[in-house]
Amino acid sequence: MAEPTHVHTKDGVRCRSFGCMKALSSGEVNICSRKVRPVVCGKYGEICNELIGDVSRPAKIVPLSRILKTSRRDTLPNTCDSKQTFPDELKKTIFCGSDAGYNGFSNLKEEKSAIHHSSICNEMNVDLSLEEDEKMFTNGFDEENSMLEKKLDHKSKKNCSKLNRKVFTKSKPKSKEIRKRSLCELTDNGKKSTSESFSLVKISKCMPKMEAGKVSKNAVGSKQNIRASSEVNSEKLNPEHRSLYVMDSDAFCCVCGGSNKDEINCLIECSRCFIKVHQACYGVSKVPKGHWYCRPCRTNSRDIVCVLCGYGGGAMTCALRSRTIVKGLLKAWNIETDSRHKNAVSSAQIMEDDLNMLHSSGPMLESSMLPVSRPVNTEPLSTAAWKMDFPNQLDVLQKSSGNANNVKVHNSITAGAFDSTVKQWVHMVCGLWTPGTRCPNVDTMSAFDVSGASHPKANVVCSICNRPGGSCIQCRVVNCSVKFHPWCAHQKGLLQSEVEGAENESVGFYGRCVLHATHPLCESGSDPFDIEVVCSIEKEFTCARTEGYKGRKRDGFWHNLHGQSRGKSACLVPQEQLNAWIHINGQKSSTNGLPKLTVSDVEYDCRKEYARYKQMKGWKHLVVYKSGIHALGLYTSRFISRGEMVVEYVGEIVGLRVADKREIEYQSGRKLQYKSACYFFRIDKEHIIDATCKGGIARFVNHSCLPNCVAKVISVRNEKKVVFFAERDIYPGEEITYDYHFNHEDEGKKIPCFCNSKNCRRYLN
Ligand SMILES: C[S@@+](CC[C@H](N)C(=O)[O-])C[C@H]1O[C@@H](n2cnc3c(N)ncnc32)[C@H](O)[C@@H]1O
Repeated sequence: MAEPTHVHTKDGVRCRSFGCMKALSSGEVNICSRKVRPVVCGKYGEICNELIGDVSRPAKIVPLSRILKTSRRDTLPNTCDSKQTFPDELKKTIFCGSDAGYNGFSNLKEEKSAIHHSSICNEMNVDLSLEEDEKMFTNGFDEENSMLEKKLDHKSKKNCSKLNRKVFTKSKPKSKEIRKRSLCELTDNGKKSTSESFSLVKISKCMPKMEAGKVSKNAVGSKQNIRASSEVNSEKLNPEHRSLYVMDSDAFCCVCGGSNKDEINCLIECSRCFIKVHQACYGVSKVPKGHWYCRPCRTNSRDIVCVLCGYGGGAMTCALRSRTIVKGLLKAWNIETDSRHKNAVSSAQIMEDDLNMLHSSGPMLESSMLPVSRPVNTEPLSTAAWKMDFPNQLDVLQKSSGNANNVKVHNSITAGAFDSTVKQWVHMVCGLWTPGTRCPNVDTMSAFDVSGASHPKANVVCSICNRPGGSCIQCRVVNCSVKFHPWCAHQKGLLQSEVEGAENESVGFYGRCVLHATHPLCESGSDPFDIEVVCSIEKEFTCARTEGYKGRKRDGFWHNLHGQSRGKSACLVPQEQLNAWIHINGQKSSTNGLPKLTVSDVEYDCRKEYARYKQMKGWKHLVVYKSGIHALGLYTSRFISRGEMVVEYVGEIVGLRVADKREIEYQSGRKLQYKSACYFFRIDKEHIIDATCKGGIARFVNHSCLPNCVAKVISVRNEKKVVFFAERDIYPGEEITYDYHFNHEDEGKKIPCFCNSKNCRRYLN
């Protein structure tokens, strides 16, 4: 299992290396010290940075309903002077929301008139959104935001007067709010919270398919009401139109992950890339007759990736003011954007070639069959997966080429680096869940202003995809600073949105890290230690060094009352002693361990154990006590499940030379303890943890040829840590042991082993 190493000091003092351990799994837990919640707060759908005001304030997007309440008080004038009627901050949303006027009349009950007015409302909305999108796409993105805002202002007034005209000429107050598009509805405001995470299965079902959307009127397994509403819908639709609506009860929205459908918030499917979204989640007030296309498909956009995470696929909308964020992302990926000036022509050619290569790598849809060309999210799995791995690809290619001009990856971000007119895109999910983004029009949701999003930092690594760059959010659990891309969390079903506030007036967007999603109980615990980034488990061997025990006198050591441990659960500690430990540690039951982990859990991610250990103060039940093996040993006073992290080996981290020097000092010094035992643990080729003078309790862990623990090295914010995990269940009163894996020595001083296990190798070396 281990590859032993051997260290010699200059003056001949033997330093044996032992304890070579191999990492069991890879992956990472990204835990950072900053306690910033992934919250969104602000007014009328403006998603503000959490740094504004009170950081602990809950996430807040004031939804349309609240704005509409304001409009109830204020929106009956014949004129449409927003400045007079509404606070500046509210006017856009109020007037852009074509239902604003209707909500001034929300008390009457005629269903018929409501439906009638809904269609008026929808017509206007669709006019607005289509017109708005079209204009926006024809404009460059430099002044996109201000242009958009101006347009919105202008249109607001236009629509408002249109609206008012219609409302007043028809004089039919509406019985219910016909709103399809507010963020509020993403979470079914007023009905229930959707704080549950959406499962991976569900989310993956939302991923684009190359098959046409299913129309199954009699879908089995869905809730009755869903089926009923689907049927109502399908009945109203002509066959062609019907294909836009997703009747499949197993279909889920790409944005919220929900499968619920109702008359005013249908689940619709892009006729080209087949993504499915709720109307409310994508800002579609009215589904056009015939085919419906998502924004990238409508605008012929190819190879698009999200400016906030760098990944393609899913439901996307326009990204406004994305220059800085894109720059940050490219920087994190080591792409020199300036190099474009040097060789723009050849770069464009290379990219064109790459594009061709890319498209030829998978079956393309017949262009004649499609009204628009194919975006990234319609690509076959292999290509899409290749793109998902984009940062890595870039990395590799960057390293091999060392020049951005040779980058063999084409997407909207790299293309944007060469050509500022290239449109940039953002996942709806990233736009909603990333703090600091802003949705200028929460009704159409046609764009997100991403200029306020936290800038991608090269040193921040997503704990899920392991990639640097991209805007990450932080686990919502207090004291947990694990970071991840919202998109990656979405794929794993780790995102939540919740209706909040006394009157359900706001929506919070959150995410939980894998650990807290699977162990919600950990939420209550607080971590006194500042857990930082557990980047990855090093796949290198590690070893501790020791001179070995010289005294080897068993006299004076306490011996096992029931015989030496044979690697089983023999208790070496008298019951009274054990009781005392349990009493001191305040444990009611000595078998009160953490919930048992399955083998797959253990293998799945042992890094999360580190975070859990820290959070649960896993060291509290460990006791230093006289050992039957050597001098003092480390014992547990409670049951430890297989796979649990037991203890961390803490000490001073020193270089090889210092370690060698110290070793000589310890050997020639006066302290018998330092002479007879070595407290070095080698982390890698250059570094050693010296726990001789300063160290934690793990320094007392003795060697056994049949150990109950295994040591591993993990990296915490680029700092390597040595941690011991239980290899099997460990019972209260058992000594904690691991295999030192000393180098075997035929000659020289052999160190007898006193572990007494049945398979004892008799010597440590
Ligand atoms: C890190 S210390 C372990 C704690 C030590 N028992 C103490 O009281 O400080 C490592 C030293 O313990 C001794 N040791 C550990 N396991 C042993 C074993 N199975 N047989 C003999 N000596 C052992 C060796 O001398 C080794 O250098």
